[in-house]
Amino acid sequence: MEKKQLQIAVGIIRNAQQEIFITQRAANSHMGGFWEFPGGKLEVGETPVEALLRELKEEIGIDVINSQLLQVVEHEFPDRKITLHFFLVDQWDCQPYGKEGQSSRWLLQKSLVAEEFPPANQVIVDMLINNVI
Ligand SMILES: Nc1nc2c([nH]c(=O)n2[C@H]2C[C@H](O)[C@@H](COP(=O)(O)OP(=O)(O)OP(=O)(O)O)O2)c(=O)[nH]1
Ligand SMILES: [Mg+2]
Repeated sequence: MEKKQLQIAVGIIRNAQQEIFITQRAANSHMGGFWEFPGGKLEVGETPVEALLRELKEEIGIDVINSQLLQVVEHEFPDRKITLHFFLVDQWDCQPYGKEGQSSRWLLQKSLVAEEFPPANQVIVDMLINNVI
């Protein structure tokens, strides 16, 4: 069978104190239990930035004002291939919260732990920890 190919848009939401807002994936989902940058799958006809705006409204209740694409990463799992579009979000309206009941927290960028995120996030989390971005 052909592998599923998924395009994902995620937001690295960073405030002026260099803290990042992260959420925990539902236990019964793909990569359940790992911490993530909020986001999700592009719908048919959507651009990555359109999906970013929609997903961040749906999942954490914010309106993105400013974002920039940082990196695009491909990752292959046994059952699927994903392309992650990582956006830095540094301006938004409303306070982010786990709108779907998911756990969430603000964490200093340098205190992120790469192993707590899915494998496709390793490079970007390392860059954040080392202040490259
Ligand atoms: N949101 C998010 N997904 C990630 C990250 N890293 C990573 O490998 N993934 C993977 C897990 C999933 O296979 C996929 C994202 O799917 P998702 O479950 O968030 O999609 P969605 O919000 O559209 O959810 P659904 O409507 O399908 O339930 O990307 C990340 O940092 N954030
Ligand atoms: Mg999601």
